[in-house]
Amino acid sequence: MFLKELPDYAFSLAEVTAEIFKRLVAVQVQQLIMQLRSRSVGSSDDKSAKVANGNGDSGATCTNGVAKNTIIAEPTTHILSWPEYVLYQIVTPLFLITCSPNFIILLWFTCTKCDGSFMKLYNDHFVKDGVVTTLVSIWSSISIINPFTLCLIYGYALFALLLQIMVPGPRAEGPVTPKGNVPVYKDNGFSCYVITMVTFAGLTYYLKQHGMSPTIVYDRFGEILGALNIFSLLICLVLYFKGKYMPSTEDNSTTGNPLFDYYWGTELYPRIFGVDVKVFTNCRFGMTVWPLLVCIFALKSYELHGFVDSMFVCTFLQMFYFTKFFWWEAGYMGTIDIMMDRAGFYICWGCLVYIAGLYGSVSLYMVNHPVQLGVGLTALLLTVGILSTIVNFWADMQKQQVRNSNGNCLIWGKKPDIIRAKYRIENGDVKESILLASGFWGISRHFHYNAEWLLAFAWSVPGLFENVMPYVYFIWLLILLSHRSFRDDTKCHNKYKQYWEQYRQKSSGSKEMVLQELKGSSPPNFP
Ligand SMILES: NC(=O)C1=CN([C@@H]2O[C@H](COP(=O)(O)OP(=O)(O)OC[C@H]3O[C@@H](n4cnc5c(N)ncnc54)[C@H](OP(=O)(O)O)[C@@H]3O)[C@@H](O)[C@H]2O)C=CC1
Ligand SMILES: CC(C)=CCC[C@@H](C)[C@H]1CC[C@H]2C3=CC=C4C[C@@H](O)CC[C@]4(C)[C@H]3CC[C@]12C
Repeated sequence: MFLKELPDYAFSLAEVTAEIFKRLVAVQVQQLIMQLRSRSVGSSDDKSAKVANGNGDSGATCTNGVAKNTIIAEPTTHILSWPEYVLYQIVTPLFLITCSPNFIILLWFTCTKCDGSFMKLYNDHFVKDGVVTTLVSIWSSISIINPFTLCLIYGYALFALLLQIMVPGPRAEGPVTPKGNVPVYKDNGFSCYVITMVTFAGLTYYLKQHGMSPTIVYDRFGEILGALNIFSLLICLVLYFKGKYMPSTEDNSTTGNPLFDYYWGTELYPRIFGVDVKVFTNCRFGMTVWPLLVCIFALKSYELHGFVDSMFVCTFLQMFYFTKFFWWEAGYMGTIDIMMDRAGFYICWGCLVYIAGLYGSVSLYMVNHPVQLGVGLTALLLTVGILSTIVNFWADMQKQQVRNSNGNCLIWGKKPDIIRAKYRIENGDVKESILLASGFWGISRHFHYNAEWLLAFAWSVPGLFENVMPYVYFIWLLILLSHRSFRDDTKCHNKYKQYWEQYRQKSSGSKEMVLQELKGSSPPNFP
């Protein structure tokens, strides 16, 4: 089979999975369309033939001081066929909006009430009472709105908001939007993170002195998740109306389908009283609550069992990862979460609730499953985890460095191999982006995802193999990053056209041959 021929070093698992995924989806969608004889409007590649032929003779109509012969990737629109519309704009949003909040509550319930065993959840609850009755009884057993959850959630949100507004930081610019706006940020993520963790340590000390503990969050985590769910669903509703009637920038629109608009959002960069909503939900709330939970669960484990090295590995690696994230936070502003995902249910509810419930679930599980790994295994996992974080960070930084220096830097001690991709945005302006084709980005398109997976595995495997529960985050990451690889490839192809193909060829090398074997054809049209 084709797998035998893969060069064993030059592969990103994400890329291979995404390629398979893309081809299967493309073939199925095309077959469906043909069967149903639905209208299929304008393939984006056809429209872009002017630039996609790669002869260098297109782009003659370019504007804005760009040389006449320069090839410009033109923006294209893809109109969905109705099966695509039903799948992407009705079924998916409906499924995620209704199932995700229940999934998060079930994760917590399984961890804390079913000894971390999905089999137990299935046999003792689903089989006996049915799925719906189980869900109704879990939701009604938790007191969602009470003074504790209100004070905790609003108290923390206010604290995070004040830090976002008051802590100083250098000015940072995000990538130009399709409407030509350049979002401006205050790069204060690392300072806010350090202040939050130091405040948490001080608060823990104070509470302990007075016979209390922040581990009450663990004891009442079900209520907290329930309340977070309700508040976040309401916040998404407010954001839906804000984007529709009072947008902050021109990067807003509605589709006329309220379900999809609620799910996806109506605005790319909403600001409320000058506060960037996505920086708040993604970074100051979601990505900061996660380390707080990791520390609280580690403390709970210490209160119950004393020092446990499995919890130590899990906590240390996650804290190392958060520190890396906040150090690099300005780079996060150039990712698809910020550039493409609007402030709707997917990203905002996701960051407010899903991160706490799912991303925090590994540590939550470890509280009741202490394991003594021994010095050898502890050292091995710490080494693998730390190296993976370094590789992941290094790859992210290579991309940032080459763009910040306009290509005037060294990548692995050599002049970087770069492609200067010219593309036109919706308002007609021509922009240029640098695509790095050497360093980690020359090995494969998402080499850093391999490091992300290895790291997640290193902090999950201390839970050993008694249950699937400690691997739910890892499994989610396999799915998310494979899909993301596919999404990003589609996005970059549509944005950079032949420049992207040039980069794909450079980064693929001999692997193209293998991918051809998958279907014996050239890549399908991108949606
Ligand atoms: N734990 C988790 O849940 C997740 C973690 N992550 C981590 O977050 C980090 C960011 O990942 P992700 O958001 O997926 O984004 P990427 O780091 O993959 O960046 C994608 C963007 O970078 C630009 N780009 C793509 N190829 C090149 C190139 N060769 N040279 C220069 N720029 C390029 C494009 O943007 P442009 O339009 O500007 O050209 C593209 O959209 C990673 O470390 C990843 O592991 C990511 C997702 C989930
Ligand atoms: C089912 C549902 C609604 C899911 C929501 C998913 C989001 C919570 C995640 C989607 C992408 C995730 C992230 C992207 C990149 C990141 C950089 C990394 O260094 C830290 C983690 C993260 C911010 C991560 C966080 C969760 C998502 C936003």
